[in-house]
Amino acid sequence: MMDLSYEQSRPVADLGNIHVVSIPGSGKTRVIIAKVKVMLANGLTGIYLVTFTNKSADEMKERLISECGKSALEDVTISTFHSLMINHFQKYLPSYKLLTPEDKTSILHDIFVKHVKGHEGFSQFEDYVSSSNKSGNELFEQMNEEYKKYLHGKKNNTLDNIVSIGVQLMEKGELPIFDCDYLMVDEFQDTDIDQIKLIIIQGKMGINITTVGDDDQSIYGWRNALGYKGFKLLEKNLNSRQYMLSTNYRSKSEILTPAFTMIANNKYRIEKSVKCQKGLGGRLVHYHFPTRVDEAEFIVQEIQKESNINTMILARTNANLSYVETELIAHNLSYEKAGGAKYFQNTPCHLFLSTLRSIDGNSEHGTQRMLDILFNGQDGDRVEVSAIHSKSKPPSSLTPRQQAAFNGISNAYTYLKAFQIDRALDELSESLSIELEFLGYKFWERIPDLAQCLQRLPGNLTQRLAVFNQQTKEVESNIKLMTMHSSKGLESDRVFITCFSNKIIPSTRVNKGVDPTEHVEEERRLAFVAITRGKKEVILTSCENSDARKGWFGPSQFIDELGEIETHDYSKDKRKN
Ligand SMILES: Nc1ncnc2c1ncn2[C@@H]1O[C@H](COP(=O)(O)OP(=O)(O)OP(=O)(O)O)[C@@H](O)[C@H]1O
Repeated sequence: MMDLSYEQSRPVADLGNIHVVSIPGSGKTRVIIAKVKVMLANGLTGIYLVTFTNKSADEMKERLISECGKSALEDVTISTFHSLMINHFQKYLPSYKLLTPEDKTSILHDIFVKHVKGHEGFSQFEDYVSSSNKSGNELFEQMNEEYKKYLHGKKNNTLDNIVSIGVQLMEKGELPIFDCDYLMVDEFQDTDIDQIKLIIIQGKMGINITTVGDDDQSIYGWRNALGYKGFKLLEKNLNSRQYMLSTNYRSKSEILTPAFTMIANNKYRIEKSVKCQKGLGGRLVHYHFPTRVDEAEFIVQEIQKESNINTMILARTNANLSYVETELIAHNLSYEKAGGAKYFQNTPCHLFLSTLRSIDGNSEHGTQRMLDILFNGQDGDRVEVSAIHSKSKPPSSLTPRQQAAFNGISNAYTYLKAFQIDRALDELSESLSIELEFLGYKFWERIPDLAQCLQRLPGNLTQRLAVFNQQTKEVESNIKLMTMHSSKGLESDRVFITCFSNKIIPSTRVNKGVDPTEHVEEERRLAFVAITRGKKEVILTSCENSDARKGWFGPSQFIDELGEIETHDYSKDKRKN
């Protein structure tokens, strides 16, 4: 049996309806697994354990198998609300018409083809499907609207809202409640109104309910997670005993104390007492720089000083990580990127690199492909690679803009052959990005960043391109980059949080219909989640200015809310001038 503290052992031993409120790093998973183990040892069966993602369901299964053996899975079903409900429909209402994920993809593809100007066939639709950050983007919003209209028109139900339909049918008595005796819900703060209603119905009909969660870690408001409100709703509707897990086993108190000082600014939260098991000896520090480039350079220098420490680098959005990514690549340091493509992994950057590879390797294929895309190569008036090589005049069939691009590419070729790499990269980058922007490609603006990154690398073109070959492989590394959202549930000895700046966190983008105070509270919880990932060291970096569109940055307002912490202000440092 795993070691459990007294505090952890109480909810484990209580087999009634219970509601566990926890703090970060308090061993929630350990408690859940230990509880299931005790239940199985007492001969109890029919246990459903709900998690929020398939990934966490798999992790839970692994933990359970290692603690209780494979046979445990005969009595314990571990899955998401969504899959539970799909199975339930298949069992009790098999003829109910629901759209499958394949149906949805095909409908979306049709909408995409109809609405995207100058799109590049299925490859860009795949970009749409795989993009993890769709909300707020005009095209995605438009597609969503069209999709909703489609569903409404057809009166179809989709697998997306199966939980909501299931709840409605259960309420009307047209669908039985779940076939289990015990329902356990992990990450309860992430439940939305339908999922909470579902839990309440099961509870009222006699199923034993255990919920575990931390309202301070509710960061999915944009996916309708109710967080604190959900805790209150459950309390009102279900008679359950509440337990607190208030000992943190992860972080040093120099990290934990400021994090809780900051989160105490939230009005809508459950008050908690906090004990720090790891005691003193850690560090939470803030560095303020003139620009984002300085921030990135500092982070990479720190990593180079002590490269064997497990490190997470977090930011509010994937785009905020771009400077650090570029800097890591420029120093040939490999890193993992969780929950999103690497900064240069997109069609425009691939096209740029494959053109360079083709010129470097004296093959025509990559260059010809690029020319076909840029100049719309139909067999008849195709711009051939040989025309670029021989510095001929641009074909008269091209528009003036295309002719300028043709000349730029041709110059780039000449410079490369003369080993003037920097000039070649500038020429090619300009031509390609202008044309790809015109053709409506997403991420065209990353090409100049890629060119700059290549300019900073040492060696000849072959050696520089080899760095990118390495970077696009899936490598294992102790440096992990991800958004603050993706860091939930993880921990690391050292955590950098970059772009901890005003206007970035709290983000200036408030979702439609969200109250501004609630928005700041959610952003504060996000900062809280990110900071509490650190075991020994948390390093926050911010900058004074860099983005002309967004104007002045300065440190995030949350820095002051952390109380007295070590701060280094290099924002007036003139070394960059
Ligand atoms: N009783 C205990 N004694 C020693 N270490 C413990 C104990 N309980 C948990 N831990 C350790 O504390 C760390 C945090 O545990 P865990 O990740 O399960 O916390 P959590 O509550 O899920 O955190 P979070 O909500 O922040 O993701 C882990 O490294 C875990 O092994």
